[in-house]
Amino acid sequence: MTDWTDPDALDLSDSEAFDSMVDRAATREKGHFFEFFADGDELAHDPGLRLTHHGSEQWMGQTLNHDPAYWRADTARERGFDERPVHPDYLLACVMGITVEDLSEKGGYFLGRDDVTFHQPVTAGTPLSVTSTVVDTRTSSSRPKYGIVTWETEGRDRETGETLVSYQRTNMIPRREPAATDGGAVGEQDEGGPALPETLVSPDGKYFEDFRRALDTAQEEHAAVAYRHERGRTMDDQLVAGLPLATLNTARQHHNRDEMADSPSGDIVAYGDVTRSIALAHARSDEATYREHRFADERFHDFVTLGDTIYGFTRVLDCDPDAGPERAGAVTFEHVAFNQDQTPVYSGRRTALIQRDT
Ligand SMILES: CC(C)(COP(=O)(O)OP(=O)(O)OC[C@H]1O[C@@H](n2cnc3c(N)ncnc32)[C@H](O)[C@@H]1OP(=O)(O)O)[C@@H](O)C(=O)NCCC(=O)NCCSC(=O)C[C@H](O)C(=O)O
Repeated sequence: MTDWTDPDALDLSDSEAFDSMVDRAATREKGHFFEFFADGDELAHDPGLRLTHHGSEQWMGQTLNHDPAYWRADTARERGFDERPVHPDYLLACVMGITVEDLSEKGGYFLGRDDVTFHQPVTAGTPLSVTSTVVDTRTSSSRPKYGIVTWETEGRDRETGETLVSYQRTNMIPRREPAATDGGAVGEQDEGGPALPETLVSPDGKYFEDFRRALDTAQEEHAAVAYRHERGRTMDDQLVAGLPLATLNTARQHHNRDEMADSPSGDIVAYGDVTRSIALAHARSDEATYREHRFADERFHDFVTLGDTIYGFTRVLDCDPDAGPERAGAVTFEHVAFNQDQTPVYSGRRTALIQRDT
């Protein structure tokens, strides 16, 4: 009888024998199907990521986020930071990245995120501690193979316990067993939506006053303040596979071409946080950002794959002169990332403090 503990018992040159062993072997699974999650469940994520300047700079460089306050100590101090912080997009991607193994590694789509709040600037060397609570689970009525789960996630400094960033995110998660659905019947359709504005106004500059003047002009002319950004960034391996892995994001969609070959995209797709950060970088390059504050109603409309190019479009929704420190005012934007075919892939509302022209 063969001793199967003998290292030489399996002849790897016999490909038929090896095929048969692999086909019959049970798979040690990673991640969780939809059925695992129940409302109110709490999960602690523990991969042990520590934020670094190297990680932040790699993220910023690749996504075109070139704000000097996150690169240089003198500019950081001029902008009111005690110490040079890590970039908020990197922080957010890291906090979400280390939740993926427990929440979304099984695959499925990252649909959106809401109530993203940056509680304080965060410096390199901060070790993260991240927890999530399941706040909603429901069957997808249009896709029987998936359920829809919403989690509330909080990223803290592991040493001090202080909250750094918090948000709610929603994903489609594969079901172990497909469900009976109502077929995704939809209610009354909105006929056409509001008429588009005849005039689109663009701010003359990058300061708070420029956005405010543009909004005042637009209101007088029944126009909208909306403009596109010139830069584009084509998705390469570094962006699609490299950046998510650097944040310990284990979602197969970003790095396993074999698994993704049979998916609707036919290939690996970009991490939503990378796509978003590129569009935000395009927008930030046309403004004098002071601080990031919060994001709401973020949605991922379509997938982005290798070779796609990400552009940005911005609409200005509101200006609040009283919301910031003396040298900045709050501007609320709607940012849209779109690809080379002008298909929107991401949209979100962002409130940021923008420097005054003084
Ligand atoms: C995901 C899509 C293929 C869906 O397309 P479509 O079916 O046309 O869209 P619907 O609008 O009908 O949505 C389907 C159901 O999902 C619900 N939904 C949609 N958005 C939200 C939201 N923000 N919050 C809650 N629920 C939402 C709808 O109500 C529908 O429900 P039901 O009718 O009951 O079925 C398409 O949107 C798509 O391709 N999107 C892009 C996805 C993507 O590429 N995301 C980023 C990359 S993946 C990633 O980053 C993974 C990440 O690492 C991770 O681990 O999360």
